[in-house]
Amino acid sequence: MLTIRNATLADGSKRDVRIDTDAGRISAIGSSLTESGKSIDATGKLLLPGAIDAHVHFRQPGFSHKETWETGSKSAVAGGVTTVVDQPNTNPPTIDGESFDEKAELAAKSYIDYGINGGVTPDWEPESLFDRPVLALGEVFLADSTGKMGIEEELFREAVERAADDYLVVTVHAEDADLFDEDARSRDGNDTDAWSAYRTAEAEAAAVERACEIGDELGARLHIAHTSTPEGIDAAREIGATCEVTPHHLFLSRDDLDELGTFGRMNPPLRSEKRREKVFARVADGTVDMIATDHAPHTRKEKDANIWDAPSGVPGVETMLPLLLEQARKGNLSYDRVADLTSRNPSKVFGMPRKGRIEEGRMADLVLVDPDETREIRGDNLHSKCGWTPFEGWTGVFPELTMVRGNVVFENGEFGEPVGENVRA
Ligand SMILES: NC(=O)N[C@@H](CC(=O)O)C(=O)O
Ligand SMILES: [Zn+2]
Ligand SMILES: [Zn+2]
Repeated sequence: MLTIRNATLADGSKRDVRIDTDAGRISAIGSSLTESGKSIDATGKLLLPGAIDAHVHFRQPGFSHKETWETGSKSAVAGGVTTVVDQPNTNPPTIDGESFDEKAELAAKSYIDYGINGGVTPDWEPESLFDRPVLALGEVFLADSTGKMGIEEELFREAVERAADDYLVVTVHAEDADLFDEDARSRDGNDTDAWSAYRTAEAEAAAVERACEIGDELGARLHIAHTSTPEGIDAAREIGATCEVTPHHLFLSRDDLDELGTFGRMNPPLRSEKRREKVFARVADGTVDMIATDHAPHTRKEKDANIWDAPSGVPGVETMLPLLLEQARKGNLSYDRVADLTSRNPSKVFGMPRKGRIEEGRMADLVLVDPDETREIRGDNLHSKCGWTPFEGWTGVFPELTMVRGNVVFENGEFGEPVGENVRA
């Protein structure tokens, strides 16, 4: 037994939270619970449900020079993330039973819990893939991104139908390459805004609409990955699909590209400041279901190329919750909204009913922070293998302690044991 005493919860209430460390669960919540076992005095501290990041690329197998399950999950837990969902564009891509098993073996080294998604290419094998403990289908790429897994509409339809048969959510990378601005391709390689000009906002909105129509027609549950425009968000929500926004689309815009250079290239790309503000408003008012990072590390050396040759993607799993807590500290978002966006909603959408909330009986996935203690974000101090961040110099509120099913996996800069488990296995 471990009791966290007098903690402030996301709704502002002050509670004692008792953890049955053997069972890994929250066993009681109350005021002044009687003494029993160890206790932590959390007076003045904020206790949040561990964050669930529904979109990461931990790069193994195939790209362990960018990230590994060990480095990625350490980065996650140091940022208050206790569960991640890994995407299929690894090498081999996670598209059949064999490739799933290969990834599952590597993922067993994770410090935190995880789900493993299955992907779709013309060679995928749904029978063997769905025979494994897959969390969801996706991200299914409607346009090429890192890994060149873009597929045609006909195969997308087949995949959505197959997923619906197994009641699996389908996470979609929604961009329509036919609507990219080919004229922008002639822009100079040093013009860092060119990527945003090329992969247009219209290309996202149109693809979201089309994907949602197909999902609706086939009776599938669609989740739109990394929506970067207000139009994309509205199109998804209108038809009842869920959606996520990344921290970079929430906080960064085309105005930052002068400074970021190719380190600000990702898919979908950064948008205008005007669109960013509208995205922020939809996150703050609850239209957007969740924040997910699309943590997509590449080495500095790989990123240090011209805008047409640099790989797409930025890291983010360690800075998501700290950046959101800083917004809450400043009064731009409530702590309750942050908990919705990072824990409660992803647990609901991706079917993890024992995670995502501080409630009796739920898993003791918990994050303890001092809500007034801020720290400057520096790539050097983060734990991802890539060693950089698009949020260099920003301010964050970082966890003091992160617990996964009652195990202290991170405390004051030190790591515990890698206790990660597949949430579906
Ligand atoms: N978002 C990105 O720009 N890159 C992602 C792939 C993806 O999510 O599309 C990656 O794996 O590098
Ligand atoms: Zn994507
Ligand atoms: Zn992604």
